[in-house]
Amino acid sequence: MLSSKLIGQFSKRKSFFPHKYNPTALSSLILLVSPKNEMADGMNTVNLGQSKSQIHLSPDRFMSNCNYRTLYTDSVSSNTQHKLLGNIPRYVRIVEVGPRDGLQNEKDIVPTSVKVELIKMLVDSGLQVVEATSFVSPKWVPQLADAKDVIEAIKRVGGARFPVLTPNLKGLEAALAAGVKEVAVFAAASESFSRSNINCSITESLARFRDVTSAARKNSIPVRGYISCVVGCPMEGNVHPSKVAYVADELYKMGCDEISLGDTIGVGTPGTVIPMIEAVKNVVPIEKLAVHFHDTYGQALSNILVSLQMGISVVDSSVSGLGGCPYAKGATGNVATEDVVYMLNGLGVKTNIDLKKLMLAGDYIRKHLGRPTESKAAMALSKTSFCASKL
Ligand SMILES: CC(C)(COP(=O)([O-])OP(=O)([O-])OC[C@H]1O[C@@H](n2cnc3c(N)ncnc32)[C@H](O)[C@@H]1OP(=O)([O-])[O-])[C@@H](O)C(=O)NCCC(=O)NCCSC(=O)C[C@@](C)(O)CC(=O)[O-]
Repeated sequence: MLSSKLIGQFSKRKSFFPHKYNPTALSSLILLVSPKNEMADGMNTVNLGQSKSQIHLSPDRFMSNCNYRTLYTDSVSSNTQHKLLGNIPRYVRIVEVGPRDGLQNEKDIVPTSVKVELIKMLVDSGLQVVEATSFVSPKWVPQLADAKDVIEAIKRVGGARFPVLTPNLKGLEAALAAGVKEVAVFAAASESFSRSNINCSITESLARFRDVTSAARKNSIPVRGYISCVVGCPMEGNVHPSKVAYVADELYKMGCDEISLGDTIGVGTPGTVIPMIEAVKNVVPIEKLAVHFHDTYGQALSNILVSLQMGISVVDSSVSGLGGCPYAKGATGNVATEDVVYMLNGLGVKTNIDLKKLMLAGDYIRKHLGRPTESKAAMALSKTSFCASKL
C-alpha cells in the first residue's frame, strides 16, 4: 500500500508525478550471477590511460580520455550469457522522454531555448526518438505551454523523430498545425488515475483516443498509446494485469502503433511486471510493446531487464532521471537514460547512443535546474573524474 502521505501529495496535483529515491542497482544482482562472478570483477573498469599532468577536471575532457568498460568479453562464454539472460534483443530503441515527461512537472518555467538546446544535445548523442513536448491544456501543464514554439524550433533538426502527447482532438489539431509528425495518446489502467490525469473515465478516454487515432491515420500520423499505472496506482493500490490488458487491447485495436506500459509511480518489481507483460502480450504482439519505468523504489533497471528477457525492445527513459516532484520527499522521476545505456552497453546490446554526449546533455539540463543528476552511472563516472584529479 502506498503511504497516505504520498496519496495526499498525489491528490493535490491534477497532473502529477510522485517520484524517486535512489536509482537502482538491483539489476546487477540479476546480471552478475555469473559462475565465478567474473563479470562483476571485469566490469566498470576505468583505465585512465593518462599521466597526472594530463588530467583535467572537465568531464568532457576526462571522458574523452577515459576508457571505461561495461562489457566483459574475456572469459564469460556467450553460452553462459545466453543461458542467464535469455533472448534479449541485440538492439534496443530508447525513447527519450526527458523534455516532456522529465520537465512537465518542473515548477519554474524552463525557457524554450533551453528545452530546444536539450533536445538538440539529445539528438546529437544518437537518440533517435525524443518526445519533445505535449499539446495539452496549459492550465493543467503550464511548463509545456510553449509546445508550438518548441516544435517550430526543432523543425530543421534531423536524424530523430519528435513525437508529442495529444490527449484529444484539440491537441492533435494543434500538433498537426505545428508540423508534428507523430503523436501519443495516454490512457490509464486505473480509473482514479485517469480522472486525476485527464479528467475523464477510462471509457471516455478511449472514446477520445479513437477520434484522435482515426484523425491521425487520415493524416498518416503514427500514434503511440501510453498506459499509466500498469502495476500500481497511488489511489487504488495494486492494478490487476487484466485491466492493463484490456486498455492495451483497446488501444491496439483502435490503431496505436506502439503501446508503452508505464509504471507511473515506480512501485513495480519483476514479480509484478512479469505477469502484467504476460497478460498484455496475449492481446498485443510483443514487438508492439514498450516499457516506461519510473524509479521511485529503485526497481527500474531490474524491470527493464526482465522486459527485455520477455522480448520487449523499446525502452522509455529520461536523461539524468529527470522528472518527479522536487518538493515531495523521496519523489523520483523516470529511469535515467544514462543508466539504461550503461546497462545495455554491459549486455552488449546496441543503442547507437554515445554515453559521453548523453551525459553532457544531462549535465546541461541539470545545471539549468540547479539540481544534481539522478543517474547513478553519470554520478559514478563524474566521481571517477573527481578521483582522477587527485591522483
Ligand atoms: C485532457 C485535458 C485537456 C482535459 O481537460 P478538461 O479541463 O477536462 O478539458 P475541457 O475539454 O473541459 O477543456 C478545458 C479547457 O482546456 C482547453 N483544452 C482542452 N484540450 C486542450 C488541448 N489539447 N490543448 C490546449 N488546451 C486544451 C479547452 O479549450 C478549455 O479551455 P478554456 O475554455 O477553459 O480556456 C486536461 O486534463 C489536460 O490537458 N491534461 C494533461 C495531463 C497531462 O499532460 N499529464 C501528463 C502526461 S501523462 C504522463 O505523463 C504519463 C506517461 C505518459 O508519462 C506514462 C506514465 O509514466 O505513466
